[in-house]
Amino acid sequence: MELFTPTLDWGSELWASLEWIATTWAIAALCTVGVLALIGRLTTWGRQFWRVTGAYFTGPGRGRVWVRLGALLLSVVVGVRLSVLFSYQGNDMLSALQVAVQGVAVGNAPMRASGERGFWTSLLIFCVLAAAHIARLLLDLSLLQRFALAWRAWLTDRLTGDWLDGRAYYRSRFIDGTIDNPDQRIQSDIDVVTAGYGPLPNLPSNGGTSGTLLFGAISAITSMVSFTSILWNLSGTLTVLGADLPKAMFWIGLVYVLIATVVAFRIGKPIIWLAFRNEKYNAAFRYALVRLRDAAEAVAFYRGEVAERAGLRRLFAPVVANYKRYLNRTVGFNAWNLTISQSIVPLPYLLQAPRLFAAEIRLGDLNQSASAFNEIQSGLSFFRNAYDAFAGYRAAIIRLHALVVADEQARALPEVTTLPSAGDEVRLHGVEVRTPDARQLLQPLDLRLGTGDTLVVSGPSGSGKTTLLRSLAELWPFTTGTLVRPCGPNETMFLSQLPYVPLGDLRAVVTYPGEEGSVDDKTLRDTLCEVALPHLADRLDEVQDWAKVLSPGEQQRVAFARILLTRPKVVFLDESTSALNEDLEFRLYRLVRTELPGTIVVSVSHRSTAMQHHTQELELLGDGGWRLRPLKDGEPETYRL
Ligand SMILES: Nc1ncnc2c1ncn2[C@@H]1O[C@H](COP(=O)(O)OP(=O)(O)OP(=O)(O)O)[C@@H](O)[C@H]1O
Repeated sequence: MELFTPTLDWGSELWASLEWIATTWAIAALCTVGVLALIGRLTTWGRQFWRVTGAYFTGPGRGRVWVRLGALLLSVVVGVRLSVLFSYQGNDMLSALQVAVQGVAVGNAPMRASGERGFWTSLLIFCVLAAAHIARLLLDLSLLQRFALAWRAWLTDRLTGDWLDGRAYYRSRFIDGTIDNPDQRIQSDIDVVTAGYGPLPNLPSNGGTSGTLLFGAISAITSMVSFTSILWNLSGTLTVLGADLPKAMFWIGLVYVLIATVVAFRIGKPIIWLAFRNEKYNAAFRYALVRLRDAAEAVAFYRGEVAERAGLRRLFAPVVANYKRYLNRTVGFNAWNLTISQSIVPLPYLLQAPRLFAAEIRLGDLNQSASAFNEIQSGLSFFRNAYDAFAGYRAAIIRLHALVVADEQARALPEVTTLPSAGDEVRLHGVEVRTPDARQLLQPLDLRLGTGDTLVVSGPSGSGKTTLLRSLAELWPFTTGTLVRPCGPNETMFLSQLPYVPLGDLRAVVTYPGEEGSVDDKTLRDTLCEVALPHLADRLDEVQDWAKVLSPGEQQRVAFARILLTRPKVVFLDESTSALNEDLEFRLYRLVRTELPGTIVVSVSHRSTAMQHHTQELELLGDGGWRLRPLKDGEPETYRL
């Protein structure tokens, strides 16, 4: 009869564990960096990932990023060590109980006492381990979430900046292979990529490192390696049909799980594109809802509900169809994974029980075999279980990368060459404009406007007036020529027909594109009164959806208020008085002339009444032809027909 002896020397285990943690951390760090570098070079998605967010790990502030990553890796390694220690503690507890019960059964007092002592000691060890386990989990959660949040904030800033840079958000509509829903990519895909949880949005409740793809994989591998040696030591020889299979439990388990993983990968492969389409169709449906909300008034006037409903149904149908296929795949995938995980549960007992009955091992060994077996199998199955999370993750990287590429292509599109003018003048040299299908809208045009000059651009609908303004504003890529103009901040303003109304209070609306607070309230109030909006002067603090509250005519008056506040040297106006009556139009043009006498004004207008405010007319005649003439008698005309 043997007395109870613990599996580990618990008295010196702290130092042994610290040493193990330090060594394992160093090895894991080296291997992880190596593997990630290979993925970044050899796989498409790795290269895409690096292009989207590589700068976070190499740019300014990288020291902090790597320290945080190192801390997260440390947490993973400590987690694995704790579960190894738990498995030894569990072994001790059960074996101590076994010895104590055997001591009672055979009336052996020293044996009973050693078992009893072993049992209480193992419970005490459990308390220490449990406290360390809880502390680690909490720290892990907090560290990981803070890391993900900081990364998300950085990447959101980078991608919104990239999207706005060079007017890519506008010009990307002209590239080959346009992309859908950049808003969804920035708002949701960045969350997926930075949190590393797969397709779902990240929440603090998602947990710590163990659920993420990277650290989950590191944890799975480290724990498999650690428990493999335990299982190896506990495995015995199995005799099948007269042949001996040494370390049977280890080998059988390994082969079983490898086969299970290969099959799961085959079943799960389509989940990658099903997840991709799921996001895409949902985003398209959501966008249609947002458009309906934005155009609610126009739709309501038209009584367009039936058409809208049909349109929404048409967009929702692919969501349902794709989801059904996604669901069927997921059920098949889960069916396989669940069957595999359940059918393997009895295996370690089946293999080890005969050895227990033959007194080759103790009850605790049997139990530790099962738990080590379970750890290895769940480590290996991490990769197959995380397959759809990985699919969603990869889909998010693909979408973010497509956004970055689209932004770049949009910036590379041609545009009119813009040069700063020496004096306050505007000159056009050979400016030519075409439609995307190469139809000429404007044959090469040369033009000069000096301080205080005014030009009205007229012509039939569709002749290219707005497109000419788009070209001069460097928005339209199907154009050539040179524009010389004042290029300082806000020295040249372009105003579209309906001015943009930002979210926020009226102060922000009137001050736009200047920063809110850059103009004092008294000036704002006076300007509102000047542009015939005295009823708004006392509502500067009001936060409303002003685009819906202000009438088109009021919005156009706000646009004139912005001109008076910004005081540009040149202003291009596209039908900026189309919603105003002639009296108001007269008053506003007069105001601009008296307050900003030196400003060059170029207006696109259909109205004959607009002529009186301008000194020259550029008439677009269709098919690229144009006529430039002074509006004062006696001056020569220029033609290009
Ligand atoms: N994004 C686009 N893709 C293809 N064709 C376009 C695009 N934008 C404008 N066009 C075409 O270019 C031509 C000129 O359009 P533009 O809006 O400049 O005309 P306009 O003279 O301002 O008309 P209106 O007086 O009705 O406002 C039109 O035939 C229009 O269909």
